[in-house]
Amino acid sequence: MITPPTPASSASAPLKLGQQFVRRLAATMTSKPGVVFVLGAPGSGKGTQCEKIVDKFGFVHLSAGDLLREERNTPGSQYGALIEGHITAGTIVPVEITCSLLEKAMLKSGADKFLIDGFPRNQNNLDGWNSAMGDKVKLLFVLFFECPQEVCTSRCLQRGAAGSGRSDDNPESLAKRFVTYINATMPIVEHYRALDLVRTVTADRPPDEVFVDVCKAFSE
Ligand SMILES: Nc1ncnc2c1ncn2[C@@H]1O[C@H](COP(=O)(O)OP(=O)(O)OP(=O)(O)O)[C@@H](O)[C@H]1O
Ligand SMILES: Nc1ccn([C@H]2C[C@H](O)[C@@H](COP(=O)(O)O)O2)c(=O)n1
Ligand SMILES: [Mg+2]
Repeated sequence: MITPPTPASSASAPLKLGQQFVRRLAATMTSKPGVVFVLGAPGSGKGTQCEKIVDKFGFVHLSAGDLLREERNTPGSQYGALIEGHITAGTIVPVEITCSLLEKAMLKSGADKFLIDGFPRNQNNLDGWNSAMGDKVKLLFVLFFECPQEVCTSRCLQRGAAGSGRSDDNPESLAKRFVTYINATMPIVEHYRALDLVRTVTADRPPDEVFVDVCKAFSE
């Protein structure tokens, strides 16, 4: 939204005001959507916290996993079988598919700030995103949920037992998802840490306590 400048008070104000307005207008017209990547182990609470962030900070939440599951369930999708194969094997779908789903969802929402949950998950995700989207958005920071594997596994198994319907909430898929997380996703977190873009939140606590620190991360 374009915000008009506040009224001027000095004698030379008309010119300054005009310049100020043009600059602000130009900035608004050229400003890029802001993106926060949300990373953490399976079951660390990314989706749970994203819902709270949406309510409090007005971001649009896009979960890469949810978008892939939706695409898999779309009748006639040419990628359905491929996506399901990766989901049950705990491996990562090629970035062209995921990035295109994310970009479509971003455009459809018309919003200007996004939580991108569960992405980028490996080097292929990172490279593909940077080349397709790097110039179109501004990465604000990476929100990283730290949580022990046993806690995460138990949460996902409970989620499965409670009827999540997710084909990967079972011990075999979870073990594979963790291998991928440690070998492929953690290097991406480290990449962003080296750029000083990571804000880490301890997630092995009740959701509302986690959210207190999430709020701090958003006000840094
Ligand atoms: N802080 C918490 N304490 C206890 N249970 C939690 C907490 N946060 C989330 N949960 C529960 O753990 C399960 C996994 O949470 P959630 O779906 O938010 O994690 P996720 O990181 O998005 O997982 P995934 O990567 O598998 O999508 C859910 O059943 C959720 O209700
Ligand atoms: N960037 C991504 C995100 C997700 N997937 C696939 C593989 C994951 O195990 C699965 C579930 O994701 P989650 O809902 O746990 O975030 O979806 C992927 O291939 N690439
Ligand atoms: Mg999730």
